[in-house]
Amino acid sequence: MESSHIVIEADGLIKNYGSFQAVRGVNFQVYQGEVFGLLGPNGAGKTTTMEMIEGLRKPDGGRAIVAGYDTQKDLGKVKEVIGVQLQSTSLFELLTVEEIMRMYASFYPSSVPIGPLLEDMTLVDKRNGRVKHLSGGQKQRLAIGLALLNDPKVIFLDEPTTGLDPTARRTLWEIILKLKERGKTIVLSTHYMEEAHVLCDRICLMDQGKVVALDTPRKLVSSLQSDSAIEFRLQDLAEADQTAVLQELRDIREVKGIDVRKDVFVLYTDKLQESLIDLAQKSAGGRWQLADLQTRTATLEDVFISMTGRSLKAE
Ligand SMILES: Nc1ncnc2c1ncn2[C@@H]1O[C@H](COP(=O)(O)OP(=O)(O)OP(=O)(O)O)[C@@H](O)[C@H]1O
Repeated sequence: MESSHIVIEADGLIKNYGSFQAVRGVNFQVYQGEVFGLLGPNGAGKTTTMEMIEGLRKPDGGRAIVAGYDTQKDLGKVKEVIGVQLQSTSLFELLTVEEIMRMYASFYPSSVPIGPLLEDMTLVDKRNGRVKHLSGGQKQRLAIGLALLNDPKVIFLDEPTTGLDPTARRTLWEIILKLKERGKTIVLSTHYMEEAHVLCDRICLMDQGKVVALDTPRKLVSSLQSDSAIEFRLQDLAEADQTAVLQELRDIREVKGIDVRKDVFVLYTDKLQESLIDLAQKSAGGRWQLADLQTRTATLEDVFISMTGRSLKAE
């Protein structure tokens, strides 16, 4: 990718909260027109990283460049080209959708027409409804609409679908993909791997303030060198027996890796059939009670576990 296509550069970003370092030297580049995902568990440092890029938080080290401007030195210029989705909880509840749009539009020297924006956000029929009567998904769409009023080149969405039901989540996904079609660059944080997989051109996996991997979803998953996972529990397995069982599992044909979380075992394999047959034969001896057996293709969650030893999901 040529440097002229780089819209955001995070260059060694560091943020300390007292003696705690929340962001520990984050580097990445975001290209024009892509949906760039920051994916990581709660507390990984996604929000802090985004806020440093948006100029809302001052880095303790490193710098962020947006559209060629340093967010510390040229914040005014940066603000002209970015749109930031505010948390919907901070919206004025008593205003109507149209009133809040007009109010936010008045903050900018120029803004896009409100009618088409309401259509894009599928909020036309809520135009005269008060914000406090909107559903969670509608509030999120309004928050995104407000971030688009100044026709920004770069849009920041911080966990836009957290807490939404599956239908509302999918409606938001469609809106985000339409924005991408129109050439917007989107930086999105999420802790939903499925969301990252569906929406993002590239994903920056973050954990404990650091970037642990950055690539397209497909390449991240193929970095596991196994395309399938066999997941199961072993019932009534004494902790002392786990080491012996692990040794036996390692001997299963074509198994490339094993993860264990509590009593859940995951075997990674390229040859599902061979591995399954061996697993079934071993369990036929009766010493193990296989439960909840399922097979699936490897996911970003598996990538995260193999890189960090921990799950993306809250424990
Ligand atoms: N103002 C603050 N003061 C002290 N610690 C903070 C502050 N803001 C965030 N932190 C801590 O910094 C770490 C990173 O937080 P951050 O919100 O950036 O993570 P995140 O990946 O966005 O997580 P989440 O998904 O929960 O929002 C967390 O451990 C958090 O508790």
